[in-house]
Amino acid sequence: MKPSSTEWISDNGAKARILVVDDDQRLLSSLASLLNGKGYEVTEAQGGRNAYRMLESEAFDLAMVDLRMPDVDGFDVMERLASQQPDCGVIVVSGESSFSSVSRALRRGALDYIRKPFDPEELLATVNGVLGKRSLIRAHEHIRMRLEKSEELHRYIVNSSPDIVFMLDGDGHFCFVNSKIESLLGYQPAELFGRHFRHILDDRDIARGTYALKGPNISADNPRTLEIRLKTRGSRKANRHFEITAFPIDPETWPHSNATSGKHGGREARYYGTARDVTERKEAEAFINFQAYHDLLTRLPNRALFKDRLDLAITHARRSEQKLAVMFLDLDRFKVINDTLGHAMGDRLLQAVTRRLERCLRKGDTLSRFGGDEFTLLLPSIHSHEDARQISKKLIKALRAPFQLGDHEVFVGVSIGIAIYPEAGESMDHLIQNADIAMYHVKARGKDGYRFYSESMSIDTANRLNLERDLRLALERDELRVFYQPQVCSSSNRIVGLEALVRWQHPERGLLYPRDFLPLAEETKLIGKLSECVLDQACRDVGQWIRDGHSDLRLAVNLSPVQVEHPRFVETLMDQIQAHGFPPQNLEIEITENVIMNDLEQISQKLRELAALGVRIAIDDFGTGYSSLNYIHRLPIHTLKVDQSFVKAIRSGEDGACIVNAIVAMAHGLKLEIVAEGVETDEQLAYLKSLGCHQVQGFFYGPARPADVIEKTLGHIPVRAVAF
Ligand SMILES: Nc1nc2c(ncn2[C@@H]2O[C@@H]3COP(=O)(O)O[C@H]4[C@@H](O)[C@H](n5cnc6c(=O)[nH]c(N)nc65)O[C@@H]4COP(=O)(O)O[C@H]3[C@H]2O)c(=O)[nH]1
Repeated sequence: MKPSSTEWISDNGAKARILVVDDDQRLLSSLASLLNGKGYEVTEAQGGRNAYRMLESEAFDLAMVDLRMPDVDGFDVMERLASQQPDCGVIVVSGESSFSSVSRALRRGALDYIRKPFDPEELLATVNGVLGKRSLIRAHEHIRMRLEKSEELHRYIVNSSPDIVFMLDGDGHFCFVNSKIESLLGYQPAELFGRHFRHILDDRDIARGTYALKGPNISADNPRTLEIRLKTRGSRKANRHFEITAFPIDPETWPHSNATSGKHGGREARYYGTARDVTERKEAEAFINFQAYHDLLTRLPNRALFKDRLDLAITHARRSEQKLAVMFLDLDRFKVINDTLGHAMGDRLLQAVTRRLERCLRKGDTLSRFGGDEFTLLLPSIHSHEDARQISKKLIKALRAPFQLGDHEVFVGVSIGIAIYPEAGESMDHLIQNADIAMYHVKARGKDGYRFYSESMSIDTANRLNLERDLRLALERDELRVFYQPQVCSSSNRIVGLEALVRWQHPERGLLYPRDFLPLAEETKLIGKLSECVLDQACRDVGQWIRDGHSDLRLAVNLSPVQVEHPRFVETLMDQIQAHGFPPQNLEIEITENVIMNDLEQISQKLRELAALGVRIAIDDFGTGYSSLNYIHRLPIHTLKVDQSFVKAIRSGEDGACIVNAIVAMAHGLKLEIVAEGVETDEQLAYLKSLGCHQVQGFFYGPARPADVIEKTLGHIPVRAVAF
């Protein structure tokens, strides 16, 4: 093994191995003894050929070569040395002193030239000098290699760091960036040198990012750490999230700050930092966050996020004295579809419903899935009730078209309750609760529609419990009354029918109207019992009057959706009227269009059965629901009842009047009877007569009255002359 150069230097060449090549044995011996005497390890080679052999087996630090030798000359030996032992220094010791030989020897790599006969002192000084020089060169080479290795090691460490490592000058231009930036963001380090780091900041984070370096108190002990988005290069659109730690470079701890590499290495590095890719963590956090505040099926905000947004919107509305609307949406018929087609189809339906609803909304509105088939909608900053009304109509219309679920075409409707801030509540919970109450009223009136919350709908919980208890007692104590409102033939002024309208003679609160207790009866399922009571009483009263001679007298009764949807509806109704011996042909049941549309197949079947038994069927509030000609001519319907709102419009000459014209014309065309509701004035009556609508009902002929009062009016003509 070769001795290290440090050994040559420290030991002053003591262990250096010297090869002496000469054809003259005497000279060889004298040179060897001279050098041995100075502690060098000398190998003698007599002639060039011997020297070749020595070079095969040993390594030398220095060779002293004669030029002129008979077998192989000194130039060939030097050539062999250059190829086999390039580190070995060469001194020529020769009697040849021509210029050409000397220059040729030096060109072949000889470090010095000693002429024979040599002066021993001079020779030793030359050997020493050459070996020392060789030793220095080797030491230098060794250090250079170590530095290179160290540089390589550090470059490797910096470039294989999982983080981007960078240096910036005082203005924020890159002085250095490791190659990690290429794999993470697609930039070549070289293209960033000299560019401002703003160049790779996401536009949304430029202000925050540039401020970070300028912020106060940033120091090596107090580095600036911030999360920021960096742009990927070129077409790679998705930006990535990084956690950046940066601190100023202290010139005392690193005085070479201006010695950074690259084209712009002249810039003074003032900041050092790392950027760690935290995109995956951020995405995981975003997903967890999304999950916490969204419904994963529809991807809509969930109840928690909705409440949060509503809270903010209320604060804003309060400050700016604006209104806002909260809507509670409940899908009609969803349960039936879910139960019959399965949950997977139910899920698809909810997603499709969501898409349709979303298409009706503006950017600032919040639609949320509140649970099951319930949705809530926040409309911030509305101007009036009209805005909310328009949106509700749009939503209802949007869901009216059938949904295609695989091979199945299904229909859903939606019942919408609306609470307007501030009149329907000033707090988040009140608004949601009141929108829910309003929605219940829609359900109770046959679903698929909208209603605004009003105070009369609300009964606080304690009152509600009291009312429920009272209502149960009322049924037991027989406090329900049936009032009758005449349906009059306007050409003969004869009462042709009586609509039974329920009242509650409350022991403390006096006479209560259906709006005060019917919704509660629907919710608590007391409606069945209540309806039974009303029908019993009405059959008893009107049955008696029929038997007394008013044989054509028609009894019109309202039926709630809950009753009609009951599987044993037809049997229960028929049992009841038969129990009173009431003639079925004198009974007319009133149901709304929405009740029919809720389950067209089932309900039409029931209505056909009733019609076959002689019972008449009237569509109540006609014109406010589907008004679909499609079902009317397929069902056994006898009467259309024109809704009050259209009759009212006759007076004001609004569009409603045209609707009355259309309904009457349609009823005539389909040979249906028609009863106009809510007739209050001569003008309305005259107009309806002119259209050929002769059966009317309303305050013009009197409100609903107790049985004993009505009884006295029966048979009286003209009815109006009778004082109610
Ligand atoms: N402004 C005005 N109003 C008029 C006029 N003529 C009649 N009305 C009122 O309009 C309502 C007509 O009944 P409806 O549309 O079937 O609407 C009824 C009906 O849907 C329901 N209802 C009443 N009794 C019963 C019942 O026994 N069972 C069921 N299921 N529902 C009932 O409650 C609703 C409200 O009943 P009521 O408060 O009695 O209110 C009645 C009646 O008093 C008029 O000229 N002007």
